[in-house]
Amino acid sequence: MTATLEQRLDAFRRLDDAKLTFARRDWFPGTSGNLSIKIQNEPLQFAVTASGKDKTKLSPEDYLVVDRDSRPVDATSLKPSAETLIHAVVYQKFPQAGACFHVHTVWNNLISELYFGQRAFSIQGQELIKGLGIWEENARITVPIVENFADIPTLAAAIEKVITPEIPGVLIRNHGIYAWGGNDFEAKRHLEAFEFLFEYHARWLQLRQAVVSTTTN
Ligand SMILES: CSCCC(=O)C(=O)COP(=O)(O)O
Ligand SMILES: [Zn+2]
Repeated sequence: MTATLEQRLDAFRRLDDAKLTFARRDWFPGTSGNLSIKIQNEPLQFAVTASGKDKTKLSPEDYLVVDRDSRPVDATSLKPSAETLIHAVVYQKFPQAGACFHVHTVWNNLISELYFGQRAFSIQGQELIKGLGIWEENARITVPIVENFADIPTLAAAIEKVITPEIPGVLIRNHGIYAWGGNDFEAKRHLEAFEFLFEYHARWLQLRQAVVSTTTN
């Protein structure tokens, strides 16, 4: 069975909302980033941003529907995001995932580089961890970080290996983050929580260094 027109239009409308919200935060510099919303599991079909578009704008040619192999379901001149395979990996590994969002920000790039040596970024005791759906006392989270392989099948395979149901996101070194959730509302909440935690941590390191410098000089 293939997605109905109504399902497609609903997914496209939701993608418009997410895209404009993230664009207002400058989360799509230089046409970077890609977004998807799942339409159905069996067979897998999801709406995804077309490749290379200016994601701060809306146009009638922003999205297309693809299958599990990242192939367009309909005849179209649009090219799916170059990173569509990563969305497909997320949906295939986690059939409960309903949306997957990817953005490049300075904060997620800094954290991905700073902690690449450990292949993970950990943080504990931050209220925004609850934004990831983790409510335990003094929770600690660990976000995996993978190398930024230029070959997308290699990158997707590396991501497939490290992602877990506990943490709805993965960092790619000096590239960006993929975050997902049961639907677009949840994926957005997760992405925002991750970005807050990355920015908080990077700023905290800077501030601590500044305080140490002034008290030792
Ligand atoms: C100009 S950013 C390089 C490609 C990238 O990382 C990205 O997120 C956007 O690629 P797409 O094909 O989805 O436009
Ligand atoms: Zn990217």
